[in-house]
Amino acid sequence: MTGHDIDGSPMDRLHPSKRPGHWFWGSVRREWRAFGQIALAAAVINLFALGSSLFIMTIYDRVIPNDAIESLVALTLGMVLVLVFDFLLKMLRGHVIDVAGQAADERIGRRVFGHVLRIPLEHRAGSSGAFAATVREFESLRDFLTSASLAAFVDLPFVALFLGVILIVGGPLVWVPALAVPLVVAAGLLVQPMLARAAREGHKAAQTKHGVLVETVGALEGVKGARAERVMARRWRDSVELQAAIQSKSRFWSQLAINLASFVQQGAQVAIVFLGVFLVREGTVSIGALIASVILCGRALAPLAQVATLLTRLNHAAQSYRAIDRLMALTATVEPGRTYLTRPRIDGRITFRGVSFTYPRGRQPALTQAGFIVQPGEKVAVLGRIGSGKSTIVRLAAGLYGPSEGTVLLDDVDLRQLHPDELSRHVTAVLQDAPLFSGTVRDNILMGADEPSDERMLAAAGVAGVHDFIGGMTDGYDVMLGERGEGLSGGQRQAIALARALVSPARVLVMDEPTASMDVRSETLFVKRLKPHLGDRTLILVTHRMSMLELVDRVIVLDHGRVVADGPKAEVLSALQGPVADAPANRPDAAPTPAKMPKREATRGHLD
Ligand SMILES: Nc1ncnc2c1ncn2[C@@H]1O[C@H](COP(=O)(O)OP(=O)(O)OP(=O)(O)O)[C@@H](O)[C@H]1O
Repeated sequence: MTGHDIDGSPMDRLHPSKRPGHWFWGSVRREWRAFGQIALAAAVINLFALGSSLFIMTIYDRVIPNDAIESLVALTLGMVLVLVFDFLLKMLRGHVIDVAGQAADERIGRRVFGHVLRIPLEHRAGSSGAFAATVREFESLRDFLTSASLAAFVDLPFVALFLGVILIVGGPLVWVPALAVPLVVAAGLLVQPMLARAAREGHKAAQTKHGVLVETVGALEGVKGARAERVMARRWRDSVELQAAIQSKSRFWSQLAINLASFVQQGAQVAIVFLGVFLVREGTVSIGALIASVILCGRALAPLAQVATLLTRLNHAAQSYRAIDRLMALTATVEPGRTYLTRPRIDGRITFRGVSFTYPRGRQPALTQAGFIVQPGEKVAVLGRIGSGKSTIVRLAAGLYGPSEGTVLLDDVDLRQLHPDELSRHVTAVLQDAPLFSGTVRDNILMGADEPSDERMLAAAGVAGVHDFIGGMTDGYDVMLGERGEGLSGGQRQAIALARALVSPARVLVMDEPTASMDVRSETLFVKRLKPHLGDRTLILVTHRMSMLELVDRVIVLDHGRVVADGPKAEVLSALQGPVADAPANRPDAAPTPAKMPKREATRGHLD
């Protein structure tokens, strides 16, 4: 089956995806023609620069002494031609750099973003803001690749050419730039360790700052509600101050190198004039040769003076490169070159076999040796106190995380052997706080649908109760929502998230407290409508609501990540009746949860 990968490129889901090459060097290599053209242009521009200094030398040495006006006109015309070519070439070079930059930008950006979407959740470390800041680093890499200062690298080999020409026309004058070159290079290199450290620290500080910004802006209402403005403002101020201090340190060292280079460059020109006067008096060099040498000395040292700036930017770019490379090195959920199993049809059996799971930053296991089989078409509720591991069951059954120990199977296939796209066609999950996205209600409902149609949307919206509040609106399903579904109530948002899941014809439906934000009436209606819609699909339902148990025939109870009861609904519920007091506070409709359940009450379909 052929589809489109998440980065938009066509791919074959079921056959090994081809290895796309290195995310950065692969893209740079693809632009080798452009980089070759840029280098060629730089070479010719340097040769033109040589021409202008030789022109001046000829004027002083040949034209003025001989009053050769015709030669002057001819030489000037030639020079004008050179200048026009120089101008055109520089414009062309700028254009090529721009086009190559855009292409690399587009390719690298797409690769990085596509990879971010494929990173297993357990590998995502740090705050969302810091993570986003790392992803954005590719922009500074692009800026470096396409910066004019990169052209200064190409100019470096021409330093030798300019020195050679000074040697030919100015003889001993070449000593001045020959001594100045190592001085300028040394100034640039000496500050590098300090600049590298500043780049490292600056990168970390920028991540922290971005983290605070994203966390605050993402939950502005919550920040205000919790009166956390002062705390967030202090965190922001601290991170801004830290970054500013690091930037100022970095600026100091790079300015030092730049000013030193400029000092040596100007000193060299003064020295060459000073020395030149004696050589002219001796008759060793002509005035024209002296002037040409002064110009060439400036030209030879100019790219070197840029080395300090260039190395500073190189440090930042290297830092960005390393950060993204670390990100790209994280194993993606879809591994290139791997063959996935294909199951066009499934029965819908979910098996947890000795599953233990600890979150990457979890202090203790969220699940310990959890085992059960949910048969095709079976409807099962998962109950338990808060933090007992119910949502973790949902996340593992949907393949969002892989178990630390044991296996989760769909029919008889380990979920990890199925391509994530294939898995999501068979298993649909409604997560707790399932988010909506900016766009229309229609976009949100049909977001993941393989074959989107109004008919399917309306059917799902009817069951989820979306139609009850959207059907009467003028814009209806085209009403625009803000980020995270802004513009709707919590219950309405939840209904849309439910409709999104119900659009899918997946055989297995896993739901995590799907009615938590609904009122009793909406919930009752939902249960009534969902029951016939489910048909022979498998259902795993996490709930705290008693009325939702209407949908299921079997109940699994979790406590501290362990399955402590598993059996027919009536049996398990009656066993739980004693400790109802432990159910979430003040909820008359709350489903019972265990206070103490020392042993498994029933063992239907359980695996240990
Ligand atoms: N992203 C996470 N990182 C680290 N630990 C987590 C994470 N999510 C959950 N946990 C921990 O895993 C355990 C099980 O959490 P889980 O969300 O599965 O509980 P739950 O039974 O669904 O709770 P609730 O009824 O409150 O939704 C808890 O101890 C929780 O602290």
